[in-house]
Amino acid sequence: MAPVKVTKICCIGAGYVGGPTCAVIALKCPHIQVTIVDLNQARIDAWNCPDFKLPIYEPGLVDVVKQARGRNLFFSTDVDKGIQEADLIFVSVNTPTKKSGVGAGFAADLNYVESATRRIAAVAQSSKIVVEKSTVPCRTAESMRTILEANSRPGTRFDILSNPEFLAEGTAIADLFKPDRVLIGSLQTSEGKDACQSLAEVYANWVPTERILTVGLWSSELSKLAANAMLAQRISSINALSAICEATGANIDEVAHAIGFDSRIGPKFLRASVGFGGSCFQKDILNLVYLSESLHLPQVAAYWRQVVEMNEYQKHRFSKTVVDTLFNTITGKHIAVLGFAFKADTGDTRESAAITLIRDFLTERAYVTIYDPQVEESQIWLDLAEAMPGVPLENIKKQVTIASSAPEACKNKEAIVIATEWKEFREIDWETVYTHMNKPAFVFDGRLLVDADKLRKIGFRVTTIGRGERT
Ligand SMILES: NC(=O)c1ccc[n+]([C@@H]2O[C@H](COP(=O)([O-])OP(=O)(O)OC[C@H]3O[C@@H](n4cnc5c(N)ncnc54)[C@H](O)[C@@H]3O)[C@@H](O)[C@H]2O)c1
Ligand SMILES: O=c1ccn([C@@H]2O[C@H](COP(=O)(O)OP(=O)(O)O[C@H]3O[C@H](CO)[C@@H](O)[C@H](O)[C@H]3O)[C@@H](O)[C@H]2O)c(=O)[nH]1
Repeated sequence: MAPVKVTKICCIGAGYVGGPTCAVIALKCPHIQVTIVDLNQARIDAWNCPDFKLPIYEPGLVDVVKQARGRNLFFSTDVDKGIQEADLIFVSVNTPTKKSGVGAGFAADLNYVESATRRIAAVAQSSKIVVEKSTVPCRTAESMRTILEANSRPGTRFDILSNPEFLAEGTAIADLFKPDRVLIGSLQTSEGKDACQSLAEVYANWVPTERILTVGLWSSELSKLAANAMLAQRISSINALSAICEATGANIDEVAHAIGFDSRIGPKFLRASVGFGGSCFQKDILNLVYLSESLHLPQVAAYWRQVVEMNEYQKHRFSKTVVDTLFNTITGKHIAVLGFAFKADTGDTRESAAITLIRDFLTERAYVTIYDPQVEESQIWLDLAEAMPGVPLENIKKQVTIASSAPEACKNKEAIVIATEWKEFREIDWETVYTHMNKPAFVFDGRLLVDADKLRKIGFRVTTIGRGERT
């Protein structure tokens, strides 16, 4: 049998991964029809929105959708039709951390992957290549295969591939246009290798072949968890060092610069911060911890768990610095928090460090004003309500205000906390902001974003993560 030439792709899940990934495939492969399906009608309506108010904010995404939508890119809630028409199906559904049952708090909730797989098994009338795009525990493809094979019709077959996604939010389109690598895992049978080649040919329309890596299924699944664990570990390492810098007078920027010059370490991903956030790092490390424990490897589990614990420590350490610096109490004080998204250039707030900081401030009975250029007001209320279970939203709203610009957020406040590294915060007119603040006026830079010396000259008292000096 020769590899199938893919002409119709269906992607199940129109989220942060399915949407941008398959929109780029449609753009780069005009000869392939790409249909992205989702059960969430509101999300699909937003993807189909005539004025391109898409459900996610991602630089460059609107341009891609503008070029391909209606040509060979379609968004629909008709999941069954999408499955039936396609010869290759991406499963790109969410895999959050389990909230209850066995493995709660650690293991991935595979309910959505299983439902999507069962739907494929129930409605497919011809052979399909099924691609695991979601991040999943090692050997999930085996469960998918068991479900699919138990339900296949005579004369049809399912081949399962693992093709984890490595895009980062905020740079998704650039990452998809020029990926460091595309990883495809398959069974090492001739059918598995053929399926792998079919998918590799799709990517080869724009990705150089030497960047398309083909490996075994389990290696592919584990490589995704491993990549995220090692990236997050770098951040926890630099954040752990930032605590030493603050205690000794060393400067974390200088330390990162110095160690990053070692070509074995490299300069990227060494930016100390108020803690990593996002939907992936914590979830995927906890997943690895769970996997290690299930495999009776407690020392390995403890090693990776510490990366998450260090991140929690960093967030609370920063909140405590704010309280300590504001004369050991923030009760009744007014604090502006600039940034709510988990990083710049995204409207995504999942696991954002800002949420932890604000919860800490509210628990200390401070008043908080939040400004973020991309996060919807309704999302902020949802996140705060979820972060403070048992506290009615009306009570949270008595302590929290949402502002429509950074200068407005900072007016008449005692302190400014920079929680997300939005470029516009660097360009704030700090002189004017200073004149409208209560004195002494404090800035806490959790993102190494502002020029602390310049702000001090204006009159601010500045505390920067990973720097010993304060005034
Ligand atoms: N967000 C990222 O930057 C990123 C990057 C790489 C990998 N990942 C992984 O990709 C996967 C998806 O992440 P995401 O951020 O896109 O999630 P998301 O929550 O934004 O999107 C998932 C979508 O799947 C839909 N869905 C769930 N079950 C369905 C079903 N049975 N049929 C049809 N639609 C269904 C949901 O309605 C939702 O819109 C996760 O496993 C995640 O770990 C995410
Ligand atoms: O030097 C750094 C780099 C990042 N961060 C923080 O780390 C978090 C994650 O950032 P980033 O990795 O850029 O964004 P994600 O969209 O979460 O992307 C990660 O998670 C995705 C989902 O699995 C993977 O596909 C990507 O490769 C991986 O980078 C954010 O809060 C950043 O602010 C730092 O604090 N310091």
